[in-house]
Amino acid sequence: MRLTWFCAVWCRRTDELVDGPNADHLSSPELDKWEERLEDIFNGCPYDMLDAALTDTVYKFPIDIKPFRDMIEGMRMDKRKNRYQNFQELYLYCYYVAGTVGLMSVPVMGIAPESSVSAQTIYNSALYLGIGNQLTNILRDVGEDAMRGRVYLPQDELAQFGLCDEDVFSRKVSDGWREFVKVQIARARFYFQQAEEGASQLDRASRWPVWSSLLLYRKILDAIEENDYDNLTKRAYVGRTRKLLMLPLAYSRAMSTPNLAFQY
Ligand SMILES: Nc1ncnc2c1ncn2[C@@H]1O[C@H](COP(=O)(O)OP(=O)(O)OP(=O)(O)O)[C@@H](O)[C@H]1O
Ligand SMILES: CC(C)=CCC/C(C)=C/CC/C(C)=C/CC/C(C)=C/COP(=O)(O)OP(=O)(O)O
Ligand SMILES: [Mn+2]
Repeated sequence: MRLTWFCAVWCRRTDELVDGPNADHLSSPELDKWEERLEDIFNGCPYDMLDAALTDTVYKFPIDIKPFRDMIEGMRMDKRKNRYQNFQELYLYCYYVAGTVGLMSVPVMGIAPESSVSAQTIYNSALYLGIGNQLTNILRDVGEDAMRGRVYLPQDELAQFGLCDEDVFSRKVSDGWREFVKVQIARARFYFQQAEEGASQLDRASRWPVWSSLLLYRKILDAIEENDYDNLTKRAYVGRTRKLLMLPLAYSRAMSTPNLAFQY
């Protein structure tokens, strides 16, 4: 797992370009420079120690540069776009900024030799874990993102529940808001459920951390429900004790002999 850490560090540094203290001053030439630095990493000419660690990982595992490029495209999208007309647009954003993390991780985590499921199916599961995480992250951070004038919720679905941006900014938790959030939570859970199928196809050593992250992050959705769907004034949070209590369950899910050939 240490080796996926170097991918995660690169992702965190990339995320910080848009999320971090200097985000407002970030220009597209800087993102272009970050992409050139990425190419240097893959060409064996890293810029600094952290880049060198990723170069080492890239040379050890069959990692493709495309998910990394796509994450940078996600940062460009996040800079120019702060509204999403429908789920199709939001899905593309989630793919760019989080689905890519899953795709980067699989070659390093490895697929169980005994798995008889196609690699494509496993990569799709990895992508769906990223999508589920990002959809959860968006639902957890609705209030925080609104403070920055950003609404990562499908506008057409808000309208179906009689809602609009003003309801988000006014932080009014109406019955319509609760029904809207229930639909969003159900969809996020759908993607986590898709990810479960692939989590047990990974190398044995990778399954527990992935199952832990899957179960723990999905718990944030339960926390939003426990807050009576008030993610406008409250930040859903999974406490340390609950996270710790999930670890043995994650272990048992990871070690249970998976059905390595999906029943179609
Ligand atoms: N429950 C969780 N399970 C797995 N990963 C998590 C979880 N919560 C956060 N993370 C990961 O940790 C990193 C930081 O997340 P975040 O800023 O939400 O921290 P937090 O601990 O959840 O919340 P807080 O800022 O209130 O401490 C992110 O990469 C996120 O994916
Ligand atoms: C399931 C299979 C086969 C493999 C696992 C594939 C993996 C490891 C997927 C990981 C996906 C992942 C953790 C994506 C990160 C998504 C995410 C929401 C990060 C959020 O980071 P924060 O910094 O908390 O978000 P903010 O930017 O909102 O602060
Ligand atoms: Mn962030």
